[in-house]
Amino acid sequence: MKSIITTKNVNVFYGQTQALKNVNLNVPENRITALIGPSGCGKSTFLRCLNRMNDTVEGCRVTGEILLDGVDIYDRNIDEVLLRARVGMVFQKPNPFPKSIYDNVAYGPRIHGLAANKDALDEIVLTSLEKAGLLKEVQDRLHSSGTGLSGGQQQRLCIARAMAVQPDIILMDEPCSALDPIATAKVEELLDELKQNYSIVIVTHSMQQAARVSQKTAFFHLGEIVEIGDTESLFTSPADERTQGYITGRFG
Ligand SMILES: Nc1ncnc2c1ncn2[C@@H]1O[C@H](COP(=O)(O)OP(=O)(O)OP(=O)(O)O)[C@@H](O)[C@H]1O
Repeated sequence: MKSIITTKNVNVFYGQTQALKNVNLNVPENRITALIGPSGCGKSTFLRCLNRMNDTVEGCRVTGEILLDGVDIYDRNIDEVLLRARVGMVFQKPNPFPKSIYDNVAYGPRIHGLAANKDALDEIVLTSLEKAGLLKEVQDRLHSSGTGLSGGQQQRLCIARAMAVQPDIILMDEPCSALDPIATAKVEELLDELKQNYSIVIVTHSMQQAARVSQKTAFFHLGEIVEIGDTESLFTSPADERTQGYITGRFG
């Protein structure tokens, strides 16, 4: 299976404190990779390495190599804005801009000049909302504020916004933790469809969610990857006793 991202010996430091140690992970293309592990083990830190969001965190230093389609994303010739369009991100708390539903989705295509005219922009906005499973619910109020939607709708709006700039990869940091079970189920259904066209990396505290949605799982503990495997075997027959302890709820 082709890897879209390969990380080699990634270390991350916040000042003097090391948050990640020698993380090696291949992210498979058109699959969902789940990152699990106890609070503070470095999952979000690792996710933020993959689109250089850690560059915006003061005192944070990343070493090692992160290759996107074979190209080192920390190379100084890399344009971070383009990188973040290619590697999109959806956060824990839905964070639509205080703008209309339409403008939320049109924002990225506008700044990246992806649409030649208004019709082309309309097409991108409608297709992205459709792919995010939100179009039917919002098509008669595209010009109302995105912040007026329910939490689950807002999160799907954020997914539509990420997709509008045609990313290859979408990073999701606990995208359902602020959602109720019905909205969560909708996002999970959506993830299953999205993996046909996107490679997704998701941080989740819910082992059930990791088991339901992902094909590959990495278990982090104290800044290291303890175990990586296909999701089913990691959950049914973990090789490391720390993984076993975590998935059976003995710690975490
Ligand atoms: N901006 C920061 N400055 C200093 N230390 C940080 C910063 N962000 C994270 N850390 C530290 O790095 C370590 C890893 O944190 P991180 O948020 O990546 O863990 P996590 O596994 O995502 O946790 P959680 O599941 O609770 O979100 C923790 O010890 C945390 O305190």
